[in-house]
Amino acid sequence: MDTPQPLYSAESVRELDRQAMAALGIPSIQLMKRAGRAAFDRLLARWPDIGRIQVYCGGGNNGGDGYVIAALAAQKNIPVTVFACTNPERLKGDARAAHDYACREGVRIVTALTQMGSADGDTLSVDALLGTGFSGPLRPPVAHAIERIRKSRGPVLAVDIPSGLDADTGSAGQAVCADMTVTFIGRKLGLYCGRGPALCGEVVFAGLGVPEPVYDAVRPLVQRYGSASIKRLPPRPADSFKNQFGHILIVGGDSGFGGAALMAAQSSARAGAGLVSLATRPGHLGAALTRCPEVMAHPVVSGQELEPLLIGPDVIAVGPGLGRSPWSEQLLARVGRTGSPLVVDADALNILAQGRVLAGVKRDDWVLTPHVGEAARLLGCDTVEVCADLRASAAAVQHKFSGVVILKGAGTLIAHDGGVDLINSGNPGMASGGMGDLLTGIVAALIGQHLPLVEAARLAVWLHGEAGNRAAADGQRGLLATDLLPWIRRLVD
Ligand SMILES: NC(=O)C1=CN([C@@H]2O[C@H](COP(=O)(O)OP(=O)(O)OC[C@H]3O[C@@H](n4cnc5c(N)ncnc54)[C@H](O)[C@@H]3O)[C@@H](O)[C@H]2O)[C@H](O)CC1
Ligand SMILES: [K+]
Repeated sequence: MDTPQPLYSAESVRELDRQAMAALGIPSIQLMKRAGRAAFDRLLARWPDIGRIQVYCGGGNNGGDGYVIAALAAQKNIPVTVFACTNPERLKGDARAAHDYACREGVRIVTALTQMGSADGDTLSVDALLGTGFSGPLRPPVAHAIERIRKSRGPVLAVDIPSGLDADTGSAGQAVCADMTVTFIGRKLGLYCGRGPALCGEVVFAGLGVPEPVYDAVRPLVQRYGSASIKRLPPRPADSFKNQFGHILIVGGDSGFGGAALMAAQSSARAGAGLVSLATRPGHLGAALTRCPEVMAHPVVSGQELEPLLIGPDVIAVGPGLGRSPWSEQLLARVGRTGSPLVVDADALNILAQGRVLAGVKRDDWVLTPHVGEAARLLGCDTVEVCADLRASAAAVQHKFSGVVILKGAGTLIAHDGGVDLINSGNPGMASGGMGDLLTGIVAALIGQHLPLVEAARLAVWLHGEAGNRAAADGQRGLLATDLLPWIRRLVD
């Protein structure tokens, strides 16, 4: 993925479908047959010895893809049964044509789930219930079919998108959980954010031969970045000296949370910062010096004591373990008055959300790094609303506070003046305390090494997730934030 991948809304993909058919000069049934063929070929490649296939077909063109898959399986003499959610007599257009094609190939089609037989380990379930036409609460019998697929003991292939997953937002209630999703023509944003990564399994893209110029005509929602498309730091010249690589100040670590600020400082150092200072509660100094003598730790009891420390640094990261005490608010208020680029995280975001400190401030030179809960507080809504449309929520925070916003999650969104980017990185083992502190330190260090804020955010998110993946090579559970530090150093070059 050496260039960013465009991610689309369902409506945009339908527009791509329309433009593709015009460009290719083919009828839609041909595009549907290409889709069915693409999915079937990936099915055979992944499960070459599958014993039986059960296809669950909805009443639209997603179901039509399913009928094509069933016909192709029958041609290969693979035992296949189709559950038709909609009475085939009521099918229209391409879906009806695909159904008739399956009938001609001798496919057994039933209209009651009880006729499907058991779904044991060597039975592949194909989810062709709902695609980009899904909307509103799930209605029976589709809901019942989804439940049955979820209970099957064999592998699951989702056609275009797992049924029940919202293509535009990645939100989902009850939904199919697939081992593989074969998606057509345009990658949908919902596959890569919110519940998408957990529900899709391996996402395989099939372009169906759509000519490249077709994609120029439709605007994507988001650009998805991978390691090859993210700008890296330049090599260091032989005559380098530390001041060239940024002096980072980490402000945080209220009583009981000293480790958070120290981990942010350590990750800044490991991400290549030239100098790292730490302003924290006096009680944390001994541990900081013992743990990381390279970090210049300073005791601060009040905003006044912090003031002189704000002069030298090139970048200030405020928030790790900051807490929400008067001490915390004093420090944030002082940091907010400096002219240095800022990284604002954790409780600094929560204080910002309360509106007493830095009320109404918008800055182009800060990076906010909320998780879903902090984003909800910043927007004055609840997390359900944020998760209902993560992209829109990230953009809303950026619109309210300006700068760059990193909305952390399984698919992390980066909102900036130029739009919204998405990076899939990391693993469930990273759902543990301190991981966010590391990211804050990395972002600060990369800004300190002269990357523009958006590029620093992209590289930091990727680096953080990849370090987590490497550190989790021998298991995800029990992964500790500090396990990532050596990997941050190895990967930052
Ligand atoms: N040329 C093309 O457009 C191609 C499309 N492909 C496939 O087609 C689907 C999109 O098909 P569409 O008919 O627009 O919608 P769906 O089949 O996804 O769904 C409509 C179907 O589902 C029912 N439905 C909708 N919401 C619900 C709900 N909440 N509960 C129950 N049932 C619901 C609705 O009543 C209809 O019956 C796309 O995803 C591709 O798979 C080809 O792959 C490429 C060419
Ligand atoms: K589907």
